[in-house]
Formats: sequence, C-alpha cells, structure tokens
Amino acid sequence: MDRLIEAIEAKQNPSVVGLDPTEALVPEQIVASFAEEIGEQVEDPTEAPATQLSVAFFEFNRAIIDAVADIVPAVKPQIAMYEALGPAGIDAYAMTCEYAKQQGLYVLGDVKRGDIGSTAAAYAHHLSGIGTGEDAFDPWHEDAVTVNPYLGTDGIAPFVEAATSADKDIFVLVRTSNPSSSELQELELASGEHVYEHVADLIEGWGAETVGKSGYSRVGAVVGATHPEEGKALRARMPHTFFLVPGYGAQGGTAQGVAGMFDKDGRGALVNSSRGIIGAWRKSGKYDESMSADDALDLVAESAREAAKNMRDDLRAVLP
Ligand SMILES: O=C(O)c1cc(=O)[nH]c(=O)n1[C@@H]1O[C@H](COP(=O)(O)O)[C@@H](O)[C@H]1O
Repeated sequence: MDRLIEAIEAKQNPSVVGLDPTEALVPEQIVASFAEEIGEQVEDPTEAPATQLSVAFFEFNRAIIDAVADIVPAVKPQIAMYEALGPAGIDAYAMTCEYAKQQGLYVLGDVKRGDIGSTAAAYAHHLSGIGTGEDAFDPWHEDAVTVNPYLGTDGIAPFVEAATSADKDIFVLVRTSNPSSSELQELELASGEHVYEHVADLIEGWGAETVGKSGYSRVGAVVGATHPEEGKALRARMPHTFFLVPGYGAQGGTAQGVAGMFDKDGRGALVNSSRGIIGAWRKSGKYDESMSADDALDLVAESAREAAKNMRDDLRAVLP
C-alpha cells in the first residue's frame, strides 16, 4: 500500500478513476470508426461487433488515461465490462491495465474474485503473474485486485501471499455501496456485532504481517461511499487497513460523506468514481451526434479531466 500512498501524495489527490466502459458510455462514432478495420481482421463476421466494441473501449480508455494521468494516482478498470465482450474484451482489459501502468498509474483491477484455497491460488496469478526469473510474465499488469471474503481465510491467504511476494495489494469487500448490501452485511451475530464488522476484524488480522512504512497493510478494505457513518466507525476499527471507497458521484456518495473514512492526517482512503468521470461528456452539453470520432474522443477526454479535477478539489476541500 506504500506505493499507492506515495502516488496519492505526489498528486495530492486521493481519488481513482474507474474505467467501466459500456456501449452507452462510448460515443457511437468512436465505435463506428473501427468498423472497416475490424471487418477486415475477423474471420467470423459474428465476432465483429464484440471486437469492434473492445477496440473502441481501449481507445476510449486511452484517451481518458492520457487526460487524467497527471491528476490522479490510480485507475480501476472493472473487468465485468470487458468480460461481457468475450476474449476481445479481456484483451482490451489487459491492454488498458498495461497502458495505465506505462503512464505511471497504480492499476487496481476490479475483479472481485473469491473461491476455495486451490482456486484462489489460481486467481492470485492476477498479482503474481506466471513463470519465474527470465520466464516471468505478467499478463494483467495490475498493482492490486478486489477480493470477495465470503469463503473466509483460505480464500484470501493465496492473494495475501501473492501480493506480498509481488509487492502488490488486495482490497477485500467489507461494506459495499449497493442498496441490498445490508441483507447480509448488516446481519447481527451472537456477539452483537454485525457481519461486516466481523469481516473488518478479519481483514485487520489478514493484513497484520504486511504493514508497511505508511502504517497500512497490503490488505485493504472496500467501504462504500454510501455508508458515511459506518465508514467512519470502520476507520476507527481498522487502523492498519487502507480503504477503497466506491459509490461517489453516480451512486450518491459525496466528499462530505467520505471525509470520515480518512485518518487524522487525511490519508487512508482512495475514493472511486467511474461513470461520473468517464461519462462526464454526456453532461457537457457539447456532444453532437454529427461530430467526428476524433472530436468525440477529445470531448470525452476534456470532460473526464474536468470531472476528475472537480472531484479532486471536492475531496481536498474536506481533508485536513
Ligand atoms: O469493489 C468495488 O469497486 C465496488 C464495491 C462497492 O461496494 N460498490 C461499487 O460500486 N464498486 C465498484 O465501483 C464502481 C462504481 O462505479 P460508479 O457507480 O459508476 O462510480 C463499479 O466498478 C463497481 O463495481
């Protein structure tokens, strides 16, 4: 987590841009501009739409990354958006991670994995890559991944091990931002605490051996921006755990609401916005269906930069 914290301090910005492209979030002329090129490349014409959209996702992401790389410390590509398109989408995901890393950004792969120990060990290759020494190969280019704790310690341990040996991190779901998160997470245990509080305590334990010079461990927690009070209490309960805080913007989370999730020095949390940044072009009032693909990409980039700056300034305003 020390690397992430250094990156946040260098940019004086505890926010991350979520790269969650969908067909609706990419201006249609950008997608259309790849029709001819893709039509010539694919053998099976039924593959063309998914391949075309995947290429468009990558170009869209690249424009956004170029526009925000000097402002934000990190990006969080959400793999679901890419997996939806099959193998071409997965390529676009990995290429996005690689490009972001080349631009000096910390890449948080939102893959939300979790399984029995032997399978978790395979998923943990997201962090450790494959091969060793001269044959080492990292197909994913992620600095961290999100993990689901439902399977308990043996579903987490392989990720902690891989993170430790590769100098990377994980973020484990604790109190998620979605409306029905309370169905399980708020259940009360015999001890009187809630399930999510018990998960919080487990996370402090899972990370205990990996606390870095920043005072935070490699095992972070995901705490939704839509739960300001619980987030504040979790901050006190989890002194060595860095928070990923999604749910800002599109889901209603605000800078005031997340302020309590930072520590007394204004560190300890990274706030995510995806649609609020990458879809900002739709609210710019400048989009026109007849504009060229290049102009649309410029608008996407310029609007994302503006939205990322506004988010940074909003967060700075509530931090010490
Ligand atoms: O792990 C996450 O990042 C996550 C956890 C959570 O509790 N809520 C949540 O929204 N997310 C992710 O954060 C992103 C939020 O996107 P926006 O609502 O568009 O900003 C999506 O990629 C979600 O999958």
